[in-house]
This record gives sequence, structure tokens and C-alpha cells, in this order.
Amino acid sequence: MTRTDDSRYLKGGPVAQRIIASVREDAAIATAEGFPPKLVSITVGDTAAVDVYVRNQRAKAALAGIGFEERRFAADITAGELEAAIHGLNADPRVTGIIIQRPVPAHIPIKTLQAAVHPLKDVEGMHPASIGNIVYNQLDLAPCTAAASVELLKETGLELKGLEVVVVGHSEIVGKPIAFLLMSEGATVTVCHHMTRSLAAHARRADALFVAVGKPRLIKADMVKPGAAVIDIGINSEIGPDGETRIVGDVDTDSVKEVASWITPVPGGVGPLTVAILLRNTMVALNRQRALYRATYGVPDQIAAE
Ligand SMILES: Nc1nc(=O)c2c([nH]1)NC[C@@H]1CN(c3ccc(C(=O)N[C@@H](CCC(=O)O)C(=O)O)cc3)C=[N+]21
Repeated sequence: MTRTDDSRYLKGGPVAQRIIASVREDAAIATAEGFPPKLVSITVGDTAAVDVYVRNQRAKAALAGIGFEERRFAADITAGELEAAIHGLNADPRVTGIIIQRPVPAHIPIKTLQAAVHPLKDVEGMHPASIGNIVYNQLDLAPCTAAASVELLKETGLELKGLEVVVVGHSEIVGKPIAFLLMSEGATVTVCHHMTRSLAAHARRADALFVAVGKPRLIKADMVKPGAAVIDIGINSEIGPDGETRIVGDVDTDSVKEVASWITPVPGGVGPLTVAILLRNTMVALNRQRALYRATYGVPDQIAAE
């Protein structure tokens, strides 16, 4: 079976297209009503790791009718200067959403930057208040990669209530938010990480296995329960047998696909959906800003009725 025809592959592209089409309708209405959505991307220093992501953000934002502006800062900028730039974007009514591309240089504390983004403009869902909302089961604006991964699992049609899920990797931006999203959906979640004693023993019990650690082919066929859904969030570049650089995930896809019932390809799985969710989050942010605007300046019902 060829890679593209195999129905075991859970592809992100079609789901992303659906989301982008619906974002496009909402963005057109908002624009006609005088609230054009706009996303600002911040990259700091060497951006090789995020170039693909930013390129796709720009292309898909254009498709969706969302404005996109990239701000690049030199690696030696201070945290204070960056915070000031973020505060400027917070105060700019033309800016709907701000995304700080990771990683940033080591001398810049990423948490300080994430906390500097106004929660109403936090389209990436990484402000402490946004993460808090996830813990409190308010799920409509979640970190994009985590939300994309969970959305792909839902494409399988598996009942999430009571599902045995294992998440490998406990990063703030992927593993932890996935665990919270799935707990909210009623799944039984086990989170494994570099100190976990027997990764294989845990992984083999999973009906759905999420992997986000950045280790090529960490997950082999004998670590996967037959019939499981495997969501591969890894993005690793390596030199292939042909001498070309290629992107591979954290799962040994060729062997695992013989055991699993569903598996996300890399590329073409979680990645494209991540970008679509970012755009959807931008519309969620815009709607919250508009609600605040209405609450502040809208004509109260009693006066309107007179
Ligand atoms: N604050 C922050 N949030 C992130 O979510 C974040 C980040 N920083 N820094 C970088 C990583 C990487 N990342 C990708 C998302 C989509 C694709 C993507 O669209 N991939 C396509 C590749 C298509 C192509 O090669 O053009 C695919 O998988 O099919 C890639 C990479 C998000 N990240």
C-alpha cells in the first residue's frame, strides 16, 4: 500500500482545510464589520527551527483572510526590550493576536515573555491565565500543537471517555496541555517522561499514544498495542539514505503502522493542523476582544429600548 492511500494514516491536511474554510468565513464577516483579524509573529535570533512554521502561518493566514506580520529581533536583544515590544502590540488595537515562536535565546526567560502577552491576545494559549483556563475545563483556546493532536485523535471516532491514553513527553507547550485536554474529555491519562522507568510497559497499554519528545524512532512496533491510535508530534530533521535532509517524527512509522489502526504521518499529520488551530484561536481571541468592546461601549439594552 502506498503511503498516501493507506487509510491508517490520520492526515492533518483535510481537517486543516475544513477549519481554515470556516475561519475564512468568520474573518470575512469580522472584516466587513470593521474588525479585521491580524496575527503578529515574533521570532528572536536564529530561526531555523521555526522557519517552516512561520512560512506556513503566513501562507495559511493569507488563505483565511487574516492579516499576518512577522517581527524579527536580533539574538542579542534584552528581555526588557522584547517585553516593551510586546506591550506595544498589546496596546495596538489593530493587532488581534501575538505568537512568540519558540525557542528564544537562552538569556531570555520565555515565561516572562509569555506572561507579557495580554491574555486576550494570547492566540497560542501559553499565558498562565490561558493555561489556567485549560485546567478549569475551558478548552476553546488551547496551545495549538496540543489542540491539533487531540483534534486528530477525535478524527478516529474513538470514544474519549474512559480511553486509556499515554502521553510521552511532558513539555509545557505540548505534553502537559494534551494531558489536561484529554482529562477534560474523560480519558484516563498517563504521562511518561525521561524519568519514567518502563516507557514500553506504559506505552503498550495505550489505546491512544501521543509522542512529543524529539527522538527519532523512539516508539517501535513492540511498544504499541495492536489497534491503537498513534499521534506523532515529533519534528526531527535527519539525513536520509539518499543524502537529503528529511523530517521524521518520534515514531518508527514503517513498523508501527503494521500494528496500529491509526497513525499520523510526519510531515502531513499534526503540523498542518497546528497552523489551522492557530488561525482558529485568532478568531476566538478576536471575538473575546469584540465582546469586551461591546460590554464597554455598547448601548445598554434599557437605553436602546427607549
Ligand atoms: N510558540 C511556538 N508554538 C509552536 O507551536 C511552535 C513553535 N513555537 N516553534 C516551532 C514549533 C514547530 N512547529 C511547527 C508547526 C507546524 C509545522 C508544519 O506545518 N509542518 C508541515 C510541514 C510542511 C512543509 O514542510 O512545508 C507538516 O508537518 O506537514 C511545522 C512546525 C510549531 N512549533
